[in-house]
Amino acid sequence: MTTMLPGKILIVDDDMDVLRAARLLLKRHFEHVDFERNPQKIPYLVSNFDYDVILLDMNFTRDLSSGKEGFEWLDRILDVKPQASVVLFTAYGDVEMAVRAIKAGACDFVLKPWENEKLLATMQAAYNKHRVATQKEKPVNTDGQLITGNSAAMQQVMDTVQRVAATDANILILGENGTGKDMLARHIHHLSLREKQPLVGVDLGAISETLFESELFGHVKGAFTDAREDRLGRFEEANGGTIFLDEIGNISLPFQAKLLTVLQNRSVTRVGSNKTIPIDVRLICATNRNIQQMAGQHLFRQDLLYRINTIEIQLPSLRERTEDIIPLAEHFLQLYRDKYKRPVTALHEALVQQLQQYDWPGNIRELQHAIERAVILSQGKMLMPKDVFVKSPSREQDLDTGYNLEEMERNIITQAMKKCNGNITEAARELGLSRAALYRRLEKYNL
Ligand SMILES: Nc1ncnc2c1ncn2[C@@H]1O[C@H](COP(=O)(O)OP(=O)(O)OP(=O)(O)O)[C@@H](O)[C@H]1O
Repeated sequence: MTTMLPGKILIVDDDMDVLRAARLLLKRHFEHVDFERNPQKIPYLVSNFDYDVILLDMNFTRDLSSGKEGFEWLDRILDVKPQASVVLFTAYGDVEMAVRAIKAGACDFVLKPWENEKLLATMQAAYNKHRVATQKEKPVNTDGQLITGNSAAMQQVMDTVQRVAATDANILILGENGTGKDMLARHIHHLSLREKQPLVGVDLGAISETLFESELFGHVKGAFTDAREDRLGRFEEANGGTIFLDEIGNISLPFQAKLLTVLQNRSVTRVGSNKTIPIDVRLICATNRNIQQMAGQHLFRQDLLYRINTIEIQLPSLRERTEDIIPLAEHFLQLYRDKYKRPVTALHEALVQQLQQYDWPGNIRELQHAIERAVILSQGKMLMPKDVFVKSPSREQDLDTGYNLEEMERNIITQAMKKCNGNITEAARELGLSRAALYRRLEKYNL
């Protein structure tokens, strides 16, 4: 029986056959194995994903046999992550090069064509070395790590992100509830040149109309009854950094006009004041609504849409990226196993199938909560289908209520509220919605 290590491996090689073969082997022994053909992506990958071991080719196309490129990339990796465990991979290796590689900071060296046992033993040793070296620094809770997976849809999203993150372009992120819009906005901010400046998130769906202006643009003392002192608005708080306006599709037309004025003038005026304050913010917006359609129906201002969607990123639903379900589930398994100190280390094959067949209407949030609950309830080393509660995998059953989507949504929310005895936090978790999103629906359906 093989032991599965909870490690994260990156293989970088420009030969697709090598990548496939090495991944196939390593996937049987490490929980997460990524691969990349283009070495230019190394700095991005290494700074954003916490790899235990990087298996790096020494010769990319530019220079076929000296290993020079491998040494250059090794230096780049160690610049970004001095603790990284790098194993070098080459078809032209010799003892002298191996010694130089280790002197330059590599962990070890493997010759191509490789012997599976040797490659595996080297990778396991490198993994152990890295874990020991980083144990003290590693936080137990690695929440917040963005898992991209290997689906074409998500790769496309990440390619766009990589191209636009460092520009100041306004970005509109579209996607269903729980697809990771908020998380992606944070990721973009961290990759941007404003990273050291504030990132201010505002859930526009959760702000009442009366507080909208004061919350966003601030107010001065005495502007209204409760304004006992001057207050900075969210735009001013974000000055120099990024403002993330979530649920942008939920604001009324008059507030859309106010927001447009601020974006056009690049300045805000606090409520009760007539002094304009210049602001310099990068704008990221998100919505789960069909905003183009809303603009067509005059529910959303076309001129505001042009302002906010310089770059539009559509996040795929989880059912459109089924190949990412298991990497995400494994990530959450590891996260909650560490957090709750459970012995569980792997997903049972039958559970893998169940997770892949389910529709995930609440997307990643629903998957995350399903795995969290299951890890808490699990008893052995394997997470079993019985540990994971998902609603019926069959779509047909859901259609018994008829084809009216709103009616279906109303029924599901009513059931969840009943099941959770009216507890909003619990019901929102069950439904894979944020609390604010559930509140809006309760209001909409008068529940
Ligand atoms: N790529 C990802 N990797 C790991 N975790 C993720 C990823 N995307 C989302 N999550 C997790 O899923 C949950 C939902 O993500 P997030 O809040 O970003 O979604 P959202 O699309 O903004 O949701 P909503 O529309 O309901 O506000 C969060 O707990 C987040 O940590």
